[in-house]
Amino acid sequence: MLRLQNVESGYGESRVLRGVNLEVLPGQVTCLMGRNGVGKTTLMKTLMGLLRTRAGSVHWNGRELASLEPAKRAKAGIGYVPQGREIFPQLTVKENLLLGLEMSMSGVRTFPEDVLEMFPVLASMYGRQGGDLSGGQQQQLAFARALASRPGLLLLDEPTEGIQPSIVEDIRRVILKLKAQGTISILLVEQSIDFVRSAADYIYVMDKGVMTLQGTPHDLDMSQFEYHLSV
Ligand SMILES: Nc1ncnc2c1ncn2[C@@H]1O[C@H](COP(=O)(O)OP(=O)(O)OP(=O)(O)O)[C@@H](O)[C@H]1O
Repeated sequence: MLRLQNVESGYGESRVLRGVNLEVLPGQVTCLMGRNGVGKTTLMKTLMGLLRTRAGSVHWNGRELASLEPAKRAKAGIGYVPQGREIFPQLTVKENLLLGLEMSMSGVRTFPEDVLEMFPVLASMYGRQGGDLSGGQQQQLAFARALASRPGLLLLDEPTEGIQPSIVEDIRRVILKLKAQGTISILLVEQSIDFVRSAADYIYVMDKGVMTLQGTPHDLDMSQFEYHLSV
């Protein structure tokens, strides 16, 4: 399980996260929502160690991660799909996927079939350059690459942003499949209330660097969301 307690982080002089508390339970999909600029990506980067944890603790399966560098967090089983995909456009789909295995704890060096089966479009474009794929296909590539390392915790930063509806549906299906398998915990930043309601076990809403609302989809009603997410 992941547990953040009173986490603070930011850029230079500016403090963005102001005492964040959050838990991600094993096998669950936990969604993080909030208006633009409230600190969701900052939280993901802090979790991954790309930004320093200035105060507080980040516990993952009983281990304190707050001072670990990003590569060690990946080895500890944390996978990250950043906003904007960040695949390698000059490398083929296959090469991009194999890079995910570099992070693998298992020592496996052939790409796992079950991950490829979740993204049939990638199997059909195996030899193509990453840069030739559509935005939605690149998103699936980044997702598959992260899954290849067999993470225990997957951080997904707005995987459906700017993606065509059919691929949003594909991504939703993969998340629901992973949830049904129950072997991975997911922290998902997502703006669509419908998407979150269909996928989340637990929801946090953030504002100005702190959590302002939290609960199961069952606990929270639409008017609360609208109040906290409206501009
Ligand atoms: N590299 C940076 N240097 C300085 N300030 C930054 C940097 N990146 C983000 N910020 C600031 O930190 C705050 C939080 O940004 P962050 O990207 O975490 O928000 P977000 O909730 O993910 O927003 P969005 O939904 O637009 O992605 C914002 O005020 C933003 O301007």
